Amino acid sequence: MATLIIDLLSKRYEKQRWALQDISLQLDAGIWGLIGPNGAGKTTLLRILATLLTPTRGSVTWNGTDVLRHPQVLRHHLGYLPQDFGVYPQLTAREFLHYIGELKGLQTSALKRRVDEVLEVVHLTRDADRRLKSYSGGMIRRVGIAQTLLNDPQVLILDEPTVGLDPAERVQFRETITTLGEERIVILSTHIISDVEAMASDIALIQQGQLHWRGTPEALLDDAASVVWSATLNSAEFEHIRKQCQVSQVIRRGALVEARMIAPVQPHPKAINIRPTLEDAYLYMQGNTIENQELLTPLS
Ligand SMILES: Nc1ncnc2c1ncn2[C@@H]1O[C@H](COP(=O)(O)OP(=O)(O)OP(=O)(O)O)[C@@H](O)[C@H]1O
Repeated sequence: MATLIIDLLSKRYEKQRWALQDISLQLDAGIWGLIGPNGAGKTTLLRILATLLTPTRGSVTWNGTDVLRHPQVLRHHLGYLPQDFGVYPQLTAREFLHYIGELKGLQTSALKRRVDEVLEVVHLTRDADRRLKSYSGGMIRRVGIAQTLLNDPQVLILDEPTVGLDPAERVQFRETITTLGEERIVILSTHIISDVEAMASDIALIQQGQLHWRGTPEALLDDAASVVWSATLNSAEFEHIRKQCQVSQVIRRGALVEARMIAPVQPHPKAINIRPTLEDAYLYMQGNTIENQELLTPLS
């Protein structure tokens, strides 16, 4: 089975602080949700894995080959959807994919069939001959996925792929990615925790350039099992509680507030323990700062 091993990977941009520090991960087939706050280092990690950026230290190994020395070995098996993916609006989807396929050096004889196949995978066959300027944001994202698939990659790197999608497009996108993740390594960087919940088999939480937590979504939920609370409070009680603990959701009901809170102990006598969502668990884990390592699940 294909394996990507990241070992003690670090990146320092010129004269700046470390954007990534000693990240180690072993990735096998499945969907990896890469999560973390703005500026955590996710894009830096993805760009290194996409062989577009050289790390300051550390190594990346693809099936035993040192990727930093031989980037072309991984590039051959790589599909990358950058955060700022753009298209040529005057081209149709089919023309655009042909063009990208030619740039990727795919054989012209096989390319026509391959373009048809990837259009099918992303459900764009019917719209393939429309100009891209008439596509919605979600359709453009699907073209973005299609171009990553032209070379039948074993590693798929997707940076914020669902930004700007409407709910229906998001559902379709999730289905496409879930299918692709069955036999590939898919690395999906996102701020949208519901996407991780819907698709990811594993999670890596990056914070301040470090790997803060990693495990399955179920393990993340387990770690937050007893720290999420709900209470219906009046305004004064709510104002008090919001200074005491992290509030993950607020629903106003007339003069009352239904609050969802994250706290290691009961934050208010009215609060009852409830099951965490992945969003709660993520907020809890994020709240556990790197300086507070004893609270974290040990990294295996
Ligand atoms: N080219 C660069 N030169 C200098 N510093 C950079 C450069 N690119 C990123 N950084 C810094 O490195 C850190 C990590 O940035 P990065 O874009 O990898 O984070 P991110 O987790 O992808 O953030 P976001 O979720 O906002 O996209 C940030 O402090 C950022 O300002």
